[in-house]
Amino acid sequence: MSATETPAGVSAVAEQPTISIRGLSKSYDTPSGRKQVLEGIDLDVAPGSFVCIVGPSGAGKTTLLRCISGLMQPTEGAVYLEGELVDRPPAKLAVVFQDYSRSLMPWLTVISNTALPLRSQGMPKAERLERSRAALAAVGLAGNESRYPWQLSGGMQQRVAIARALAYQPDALVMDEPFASVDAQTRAELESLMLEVRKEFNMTVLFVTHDIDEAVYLGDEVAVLSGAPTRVRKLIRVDLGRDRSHLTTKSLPAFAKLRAEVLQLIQEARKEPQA
Ligand SMILES: Nc1ncnc2c1ncn2[C@@H]1O[C@H](COP(=O)(O)OP(=O)(O)OP(=O)(O)O)[C@@H](O)[C@H]1O
Repeated sequence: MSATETPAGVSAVAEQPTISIRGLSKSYDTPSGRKQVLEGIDLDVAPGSFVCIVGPSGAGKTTLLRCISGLMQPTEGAVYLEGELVDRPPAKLAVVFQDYSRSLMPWLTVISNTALPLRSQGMPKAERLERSRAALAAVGLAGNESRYPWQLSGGMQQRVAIARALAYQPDALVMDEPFASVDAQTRAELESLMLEVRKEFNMTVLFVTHDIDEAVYLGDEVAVLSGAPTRVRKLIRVDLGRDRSHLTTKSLPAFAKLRAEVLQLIQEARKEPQA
């Protein structure tokens, strides 16, 4: 198995990308002047692909995700979802955040939390319950429908957040360090779950993580960010196939090689002079 690379954040894909980021720059006005955080980011996420973003701490990953999900406007450049300009949170994009405890409504049962976005869409009750039950079963939570989030472990709560996104059937799923606050064993389980549901639902996923192993294990491509002002330093193709498992995939020499490459790029980025 060999890893091939593309020099910028743009894949050599003929079809229209699900998410397309073009020349995206973002600066903040601070008391000490204008602070340039992102500079000329180009990145494509092809339909059905899983792209992970890694970068040094404070590189601007959260800022980038806010721009992608329409929660913030870039200073320059644009984001397109299936060819349409993102200038507000798009209905066909779902976001799963790190902090599951704040993303679930404690007064709603698991199934009501899962069905909430469908309810807001005006979907008939029978259909939204059916979709939500199927999504909960896909994340291994069948039988937990009438429990409340506070009765579940952290890992189970994050599964509910994933089920809610699956039930919604978005065109793209954006995940912001979703497994950062669960223990290592649960994290490994959730990573495997993501690979399963991604296959089953043919999801297009953009996944931000601090964890290099996680990025290489999950991604079809890993976009490595530079230090601030942040650009896509390199987009690395991960040719490890779609059937992956923690034991076998992480033992492959190709995995170790990719991991070392990403680590080296991040270490170099940390040493770059900061703006
Ligand atoms: N509203 C804001 N006003 C001014 N500066 C901001 C604002 N939001 C973020 N920043 C600055 O922009 C830079 C990037 O922040 P951001 O949170 O996007 O990075 P990150 O890569 O997600 O960070 P981390 O690795 O800690 O998760 C930081 O230096 C931060 O202080």
